Amino acid sequence: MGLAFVLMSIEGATLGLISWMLKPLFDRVFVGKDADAIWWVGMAIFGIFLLRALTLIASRSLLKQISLNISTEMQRDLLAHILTLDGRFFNDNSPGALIERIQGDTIAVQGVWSTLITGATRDVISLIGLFAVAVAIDPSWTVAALIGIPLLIAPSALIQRYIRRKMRQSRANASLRATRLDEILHGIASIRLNRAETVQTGRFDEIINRIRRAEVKVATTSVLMPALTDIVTGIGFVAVLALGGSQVMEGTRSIGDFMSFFTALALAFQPMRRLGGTAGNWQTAAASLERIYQTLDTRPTILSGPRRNPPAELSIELEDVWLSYEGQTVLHGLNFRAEAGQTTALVGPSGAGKSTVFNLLTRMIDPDRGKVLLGNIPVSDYDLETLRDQFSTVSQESALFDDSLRDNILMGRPDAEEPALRQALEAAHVLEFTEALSRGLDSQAGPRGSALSGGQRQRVAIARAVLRDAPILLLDEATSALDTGSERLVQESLDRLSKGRTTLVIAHRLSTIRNADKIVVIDAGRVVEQGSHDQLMAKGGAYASLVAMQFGEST
Ligand SMILES: Nc1ncnc2c1ncn2[C@@H]1O[C@H](COP(=O)(O)OP(=O)(O)OP(=O)(O)O)[C@@H](O)[C@H]1O
Repeated sequence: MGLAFVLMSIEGATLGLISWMLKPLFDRVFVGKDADAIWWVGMAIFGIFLLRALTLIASRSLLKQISLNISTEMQRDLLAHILTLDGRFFNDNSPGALIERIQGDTIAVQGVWSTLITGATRDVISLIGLFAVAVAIDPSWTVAALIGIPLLIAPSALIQRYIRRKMRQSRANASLRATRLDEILHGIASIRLNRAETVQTGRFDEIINRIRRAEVKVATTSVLMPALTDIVTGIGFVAVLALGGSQVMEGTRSIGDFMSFFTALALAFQPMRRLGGTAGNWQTAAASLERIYQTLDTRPTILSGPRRNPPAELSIELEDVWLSYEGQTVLHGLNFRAEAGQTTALVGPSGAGKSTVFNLLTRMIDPDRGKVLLGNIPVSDYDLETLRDQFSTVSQESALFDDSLRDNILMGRPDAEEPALRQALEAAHVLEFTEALSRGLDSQAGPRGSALSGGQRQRVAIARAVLRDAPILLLDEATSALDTGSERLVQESLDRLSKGRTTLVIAHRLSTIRNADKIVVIDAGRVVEQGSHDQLMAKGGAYASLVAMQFGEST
């Protein structure tokens, strides 16, 4: 930046030098008829242009690099920061809006940044140089030239405020546009099957039209500043002509003085005009910068605790845990204990709060009230990485990435050796379908795992969890997408894996959990009963009726 600044200062100063050279050109060559002066004045002017060209090349390439480095770093820092934020942040900020922030806003800043720095710095230096030349020739002419400047102040403030407001609207709508696109493009099949194409394009159209209207207003308003600069410059020209013209005619000032001054004024015209436009550009960048800083200023509330060594016995316990989402209470004083090394099943109707328990354990979210204990120690006491290292999780959404199947599985433990990988593949019965693929385990999973069937995705996710080999196993409907035959095989592997590990299982198909050491029945955020399968069946309560219902279904 320092070097670029020096180079641009030199480039900017050359304009002043050129106008300065017009004085000897007129007074010595044209009026004084000094033939030798043609050469040295000519060579000096050429030298100044050459210097301008060289500094232009060096400073522009340097500044482009700087602005690209800045936007690259901003993008990386934003993503890294967003990855530290809480589950609740992602409730308020959709993936589309965050994509727009990381891409659109940083690129808006970068685009303006380069014009701002390259343009504004050079133009300010040019103006200082030209102003110095003008003052050196005649301070009173300079005052006359600047007579219209106060007219710019009030409109400039109003225009900038207006542009900032419109750009804020436009950027907010750009986020909505990205969100909408994200939803539409991920839901193409649903849109087609429900014949919702027209509705969806209509909703999209409404947003892009709002953006178009805001940006047209910004563009129209942005040119007001250069236009006002034109008027002010015109006033200056007339004032100088009136004052200086008469002095030259009286013979108190030379033609060279006047030409030099007038050239300085003419050369100042373009930089002033551009600087007028820069104010609007700055507001455009500021609207995006505001959003970027708002994100960077959002602090995670789920913070690491000090503890890095978990105890050997990892029991799980929830004590009077309350949790609400946007004022809606989801857990109403949940209480249960899952003994270390045993399998505990959570059952209950949809929306009862079972998956929420997993999110509390792994601290994707913190409770409003109550204690979540791991090995009798509050989860908030653990270092976050240590805590999350204790879990192998298969969740309802098996997030796969557009990498090879191998990389997707190794994500659980990147340093795993081949035998461990093979064991995981066998346990999850992944080889059954990868063997049929031409590139086997090196086949791509497709964006969000779209190249695989639901059941195949689930098996990859199970292999990932098995390979991770963490002390606690969290299985949320882990085998729900598998056919009955595969489910039985994978279930056997999972049963083997859970031996001696603290395991929490969520399953709607009750046959898969009947051997659990303990079954906890949750309904509407409360534990309604708990015990072994036999105990609960004997009790004839909620669990028994759930079983009866499923049994009825299956017969
Ligand atoms: N991110 C969220 N924002 C708002 N509400 C949420 C969010 N996540 C879950 N909920 C609400 O919390 C309640 C419990 O959800 P949870 O996913 O824990 O249910 P579940 O018992 O696992 O259901 P299922 O068996 O259908 O998976 C639901 O009523 C749901 O609407």
